[in-house]
Amino acid sequence: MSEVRLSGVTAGYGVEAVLEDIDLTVPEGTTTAVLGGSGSGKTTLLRVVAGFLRPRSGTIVVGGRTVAGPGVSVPPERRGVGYVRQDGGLFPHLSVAGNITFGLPWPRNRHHDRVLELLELVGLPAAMAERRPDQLSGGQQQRVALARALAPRPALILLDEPFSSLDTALRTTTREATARALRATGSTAILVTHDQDEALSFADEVAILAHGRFRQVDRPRTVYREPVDAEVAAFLGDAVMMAGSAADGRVACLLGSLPFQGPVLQGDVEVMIRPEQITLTLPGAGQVDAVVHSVAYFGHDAAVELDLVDDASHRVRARVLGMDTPAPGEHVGVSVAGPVRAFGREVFAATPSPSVARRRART
Ligand SMILES: Nc1ncnc2c1ncn2[C@@H]1O[C@H](COP(=O)(O)OP(=O)(O)OP(=O)(O)O)[C@@H](O)[C@H]1O
Repeated sequence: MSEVRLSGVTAGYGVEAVLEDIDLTVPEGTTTAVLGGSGSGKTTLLRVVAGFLRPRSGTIVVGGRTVAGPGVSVPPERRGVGYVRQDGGLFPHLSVAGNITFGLPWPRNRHHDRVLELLELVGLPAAMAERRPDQLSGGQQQRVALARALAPRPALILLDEPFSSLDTALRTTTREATARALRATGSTAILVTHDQDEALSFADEVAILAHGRFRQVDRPRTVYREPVDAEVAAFLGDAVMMAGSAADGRVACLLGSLPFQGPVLQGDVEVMIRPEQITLTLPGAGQVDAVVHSVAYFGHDAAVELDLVDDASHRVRARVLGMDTPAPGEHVGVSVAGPVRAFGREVFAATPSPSVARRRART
């Protein structure tokens, strides 16, 4: 049983609390991605769980054992927690095999079979066992770091932005290899990242950390499609926001009368639409008409900025397939696919605008 449970954890440095009274449960054999802007406390969270920083209050239970709590502070090396750092942190003077077995007690550290098993698990050939870290690519180094963390069969693996220093192609393959290795070993893991695609594609659950608290913890699909507020929505990708009026499960806004998800709301609301929900048709065939202002082409898809004909002060962004891009100046019809998300005005007023939230998320 290697569930991880944090209850009422407050932690920080000096007088400042970085994490305030947070709760988080990572079910056994699953991965939770903690997503948050720079300085939001992601690494602090991992340090507290690993035992490098003592929480001021609260309890941390790993695999049924309290490792931090009132009167309890199990040292890092006895927590059964593996840690993979952003830069891998391999020992440069040791071979791959030496790195992998470094933390294993004698005589287990002599077992070459275990090294080969771990190399296979992370998708590296056995021939790499005798190489030194400087003879490996960045992605290979990260795989060795993962193998080293998995070697003692820890109750929990902590992954601190382990893919962020890799280029795009390598990041994808290393991420996939890591996900496979975690699944194959039934590991429980916490991944810290500021990359929304990584969080959504890698983890079983995504926990959004902002202002010292978890704003939402849920399955990737749910946090993306049903964010609790505009700030969380902006963390997870582009969001088109506009005012609307809700009645009987539909919301009237500049893009027509649309079904919405969320709490039962009546009256003034803020509407959130994902750009890929906005589809383009022939003029007159959609809910409203628009003129294409500009197109950013990405190959697989394109971002199209649209000025609405009925309200030129409103520019909205659509994401369309790359093979279907209109030209700037073209007249198009605009429709919205699927239910949109509506937030009560008081929720919206309490959170920054999406552009401010996005800026904060990037800084
Ligand atoms: N050793 C330290 N002493 C004092 N303050 C610290 C220390 N480490 C981190 N902080 C502060 O705690 C806050 C949270 O830092 P943390 O490293 O946990 O954020 P993060 O979300 O991991 O950021 P990033 O994505 O930039 O790595 C920041 O304001 C940071 O300046």
